[in-house]
Amino acid sequence: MKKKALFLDRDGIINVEKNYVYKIEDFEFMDGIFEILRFFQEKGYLLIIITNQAGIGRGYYTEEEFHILTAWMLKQFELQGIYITKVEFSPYHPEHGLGKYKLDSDCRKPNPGMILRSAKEFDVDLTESILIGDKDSDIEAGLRAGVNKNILISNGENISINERTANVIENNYVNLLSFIEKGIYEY
Ligand SMILES: O=P(O)(O)OC[C@@H](O)[C@H]1O[C@H](OP(=O)(O)O)[C@@H](O)[C@@H](O)[C@@H]1O
Ligand SMILES: [Mg+2]
Ligand SMILES: [Zn+2]
Repeated sequence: MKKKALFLDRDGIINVEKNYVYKIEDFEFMDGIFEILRFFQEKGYLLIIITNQAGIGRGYYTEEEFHILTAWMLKQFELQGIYITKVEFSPYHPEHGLGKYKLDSDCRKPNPGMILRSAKEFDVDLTESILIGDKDSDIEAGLRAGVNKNILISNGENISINERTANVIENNYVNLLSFIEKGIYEY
């Protein structure tokens, strides 16, 4: 039986966005993110992180440094009883990438490659899945991949891409959790 997944952006959703975070000491979990992930995990959603990491391609940090931070992040989640099925990342940038990283990759959001690849690997039903992102490029990737519900955690700007677009939620996870608990998203 196909599974449902919660696709999660990293910078700005899992952790506070501070422009190309790659050091453990700079990684600050967003308020409420553990509760949100536990809620969806208990509802049977696979948790899959999809993150643009052009800081690698730009030469700001290495893939090794990204993997070291990712291993630490996953350990913190495990300590909270949260199991992340996969972390998909795209190190490329079409203009600013250096050497092999200068590439217009289908896996860099807003392209849907990371979503489609992980959905295939884990037999995910995208029509039963959800995406949470902090930029319209995240939402666009979800829409292009056919993710059913794409939620934008915004800092209050009203960004709408089209009628199926994200529900713009104030940049406050408690709101999202309360929306969910009130059944607005009837998950
Ligand atoms: O998990 P995310 O939000 O996909 O990661 C975003 C960061 O990699 C990085 O993204 C953008 O950089 P590029 O335009 O891709 O070079 C910027 O928004 C940076 O501020 C983010 O840290
Ligand atoms: Mg982000
Ligand atoms: Zn993003």
